[in-house]
Order: sequence, then structure tokens, then C-alpha cells
Amino acid sequence: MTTNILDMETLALDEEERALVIIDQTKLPNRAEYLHLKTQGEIWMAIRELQVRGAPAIGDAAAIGIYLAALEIDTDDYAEFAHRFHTAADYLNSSRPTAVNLSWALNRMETVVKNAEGKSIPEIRALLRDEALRIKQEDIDICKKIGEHALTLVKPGMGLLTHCNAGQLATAKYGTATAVMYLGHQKGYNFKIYTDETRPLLQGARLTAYELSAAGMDVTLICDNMASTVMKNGWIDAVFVGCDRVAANGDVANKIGTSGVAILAKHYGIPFYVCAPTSTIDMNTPTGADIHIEQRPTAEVTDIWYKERMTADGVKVYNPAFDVTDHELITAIVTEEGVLTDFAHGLTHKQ
Ligand SMILES: CSC[C@@H](O)[C@@H](O)C(=O)COP(=O)(O)O
Repeated sequence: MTTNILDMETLALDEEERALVIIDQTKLPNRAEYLHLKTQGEIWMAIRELQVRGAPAIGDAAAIGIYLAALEIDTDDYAEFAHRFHTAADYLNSSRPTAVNLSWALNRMETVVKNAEGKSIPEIRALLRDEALRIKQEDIDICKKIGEHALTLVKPGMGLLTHCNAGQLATAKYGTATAVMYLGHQKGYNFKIYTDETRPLLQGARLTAYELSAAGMDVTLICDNMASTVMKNGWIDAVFVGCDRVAANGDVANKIGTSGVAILAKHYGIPFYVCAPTSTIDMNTPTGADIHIEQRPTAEVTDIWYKERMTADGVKVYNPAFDVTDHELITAIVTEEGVLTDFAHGLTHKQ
């Protein structure tokens, strides 16, 4: 790993050290520091504390993390190995509730173990390693495809708005919502990109503005409450966001504030695109109302960016990390399979 954000890997497996290596996203943009996570407790905490974050990156990290757990299960007995592996997967799965990519990746790893009965434990570990690295490589390939499909929706010189960070830092490469920006930039499209700062954790300010400007794009940071103004000014031709879970009816959970941006886009007649791998589609969740929305600590709103607490003692705080955008507000969902526009009667995707 190097210290240039664009050459850096969001996360990697260090085989020799038996570690999950991540760039600590809580330190960006001021410091590019790597963490070498070896224990399940460290990996759980890194996901929980958003040191590694963004739905696909959480899935990639969990896959590598659970492979590392498999290396520590010291038994030759398949049944005991499978039981302890399942317990470890359950533990990692409890780190964050909303992004379905976490359980999706862990399920893929568990399927490897289930299908490997009769093989030796070293053989199973090798299969798990291959699957974890495959999940990460697929993430890169899928994001690129999402970008290629999304490019059919834009023209050079357009103004694009994004919310939160669905960028390279939220995936293994390219990002989901930002893939169109990276691929367009390579073609000289000269987009004018606006990124919401994304209160309370500032993923837009700290991460999206950082990675897109490092890539040489024209990016302007705005406060969340300025989205209406830039739309009214006529500066936004399309909105691209990522997402954490797509329900079967096409409702989408993404970073808190996304639904407000979608409502504004509808008001101003601006297309609102959600970009996600098909692994983010959860056909077991019927509607957005069934999605578990993570509640985060109140200090994220009242304290973390300030020298002193920024509200009176005793004031109540509500801090949901995500909201649900109703499918009626979404122009299209862009996956690696193409541009989905016809989901008024629900999705038909099979996972
Ligand atoms: C390609 S990442 C898509 C989403 O995971 C992203 O938009 C988002 O909401 C991230 O939330 P975070 O709480 O930072 O993990």
C-alpha cells in the first residue's frame, strides 16, 4: 500500500501477518493511516466505528475477517469447525445492521464451509481464502460495470450531486455512485460534481471531496442544507447515490439525508439514480419500512467535531444513520446488470 489515495487499497489481506489491513477512514482526509487488524474483536470494532465503511467495503472486510477467524479455529473436526465458524460469522454480522452486504458476504463464506464437508480443515481454509479474495475482486469488477451503465445516463459537462461517500473508499475500487465520475473523468467528461458534506459524520466532506479532488475532478463541497439552492440554480443535472439495502419493492436505505435529496430532485425535475451491486438487493425485505435502521451514539451529533458540546446538557438527540427513499422518488437503480427503471411493481431479482 502507498500513501497516494488513488493508488491505495481501501482494504487488503496481509497473509504473512494474518491481518485485515484497512485505511482508517476516521482519520481521513488529514492522515492516511493503515490499521492491521488481527483479532475478531478488532475487526468488529473497526466496522462498528466506521474505520472501514460503505456497504460493499463492509462486506469485503467481513469476508477477509471471517477467513482470518477460520485460521484460528484449531480443530481437525469438521462439525466443530463449522460450528465455531458459524459463531464467528454471527459475531461479525452483529457489528452493523443496515448494509445487507455484511450478511451477504458472510453467507457466501458460510456456504463454502457447508459445501466442504469431507474436506480437510486446511483445504477448507484455502477455499475460504479464495472466496474472500473473489468477493473483493468481484466488487471491483461490479463497480466498474455499474459505472459503465451509469455513463449511458449522462453527458459531458453535466453537474452531478452525490451524498455521503459511495466512492472508492466505500468499495474495493471505483465506488458505486462515483464509478460514473471516475470513468467519465477518464474520458474527459469534465463533470461539475457537488458533494453534500453529510452530517453528522461528514463522509461527503471528509471522504468524497477528498478522493474525487485527488483524482483531479472538479468537486465542490456544500452543506447538506444547500442542496436545494444548487438545484434551483440549475447546477445539477443528475443525482447519483449509493445504498445499503434495496427492499423487494424498490425502496432504498442509504445514508441519512438521502431521502431529502430525492424529494428535492423530484421537485426540481432532476433524475435521481441509485447505484448498487445486486448483492445489495434484499428480496427478503419486502419494503423500506422493514429495513433495520441503525441508531448511532448521540455524541456524533453533539460533540465529535466540536471543542465543547454543541447543545445544552439534557437536550434529547435522535441520530439514525440511514433513511429510506421511497421507490417512487427513484428514477433508476443502476446495478452491474444494467439500468433498472421498471420497479413500480417491485423487483424480481434473485440472489
Ligand atoms: C458504496 S457505499 C453505499 C452506502 O453504504 C453509502 O452511501 C452509505 O450510506 C455509507 O454509510 P456509512 O455509515 O458511512 O457506512
